[in-house]
Amino acid sequence: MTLTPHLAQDKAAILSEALPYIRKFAGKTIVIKYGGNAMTDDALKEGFAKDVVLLKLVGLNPVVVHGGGPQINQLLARIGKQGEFVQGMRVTDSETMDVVEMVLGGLVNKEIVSLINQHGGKAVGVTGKDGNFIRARKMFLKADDGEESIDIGQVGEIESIDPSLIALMDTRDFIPVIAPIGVGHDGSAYNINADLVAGKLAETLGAEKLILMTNTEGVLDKNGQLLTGLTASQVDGLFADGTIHGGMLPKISSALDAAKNGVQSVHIIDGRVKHALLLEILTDAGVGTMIRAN
Ligand SMILES: Nc1ncnc2c1ncn2[C@@H]1O[C@H](COP(=O)(O)OP(=O)(O)O)[C@@H](O)[C@H]1O
Ligand SMILES: CC(=O)N[C@@H](CCC(=O)OP(=O)(O)O)C(=O)O
Repeated sequence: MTLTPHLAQDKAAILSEALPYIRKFAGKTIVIKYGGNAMTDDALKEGFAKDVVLLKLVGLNPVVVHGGGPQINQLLARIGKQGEFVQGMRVTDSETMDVVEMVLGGLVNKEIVSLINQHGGKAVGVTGKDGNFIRARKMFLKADDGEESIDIGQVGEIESIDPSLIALMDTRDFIPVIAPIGVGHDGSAYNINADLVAGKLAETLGAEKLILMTNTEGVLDKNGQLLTGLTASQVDGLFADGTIHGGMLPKISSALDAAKNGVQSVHIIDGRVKHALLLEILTDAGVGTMIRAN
């Protein structure tokens, strides 16, 4: 393709815009949550894999945590089961847990690993069972009265994350690709919301950035307008009046916790935009919603 001198200069300007960001983030850990809803299109998946490889090559340490909610629903439908959610969490009986492990630990994880590797990266896929690195215990949800607890089966909350497995991969330039499955002290598997794993992992690794990629422009207000920045007190209001609901609930909770616990910048961005990751990390263009502790 031949570019006009004007277009060529525009491209060069964009490349050069990346320089201060590359210097700022060199050697820093960036946790990227790749939501199942942002994985629908083959071209987008390929763009994501290329972006991760590029970030690694210019000296950042990307750590990928993926979801796969819609992909789990598809496999459940094939065995005649319908996915059921309470407060954004999947009700997980033992048959559903088998499907969750197959889809998250198997199909989705290995697809991302192989896409990254096809583009020159060295991705390694793990679940929290590997090296027992994500310890979990059974989660109970609070009912509206704040008193009663709701049992949603084999859903886990994170007890602890051991950062040494990820650190070890980093010493040899491997890119970790993590499925959100935790392990109990008795060896049982727990289904954990991927946003919660990404947030806690970003805190544990002392990440510079947490980026949650989803299928909306970011957090939207009641009129569907993008909120480019949100603080903890604004979030409380949006929870209370129902503007934030469903899958956005764990996402925002996790984003806020990470911001409060030392992660420098936390963003919810639109994974349907090609190269959204590069735009967010390496250019001046602000995309999505930035979450601040105060
Ligand atoms: N205020 C809000 N702004 C944007 N999205 C919202 C909001 N409240 C609820 N949502 C829902 O949250 C969804 C994103 O969460 P989720 O479906 O769990 O995605 P992912 O698979 O990326 O984690 C959006 O598609 C939207 O339906
Ligand atoms: C407990 C719980 O809800 N677990 C999620 C794990 C996958 C996930 O979080 O996927 P997305 O990021 O694509 O939504 C689930 O079973 O769907």
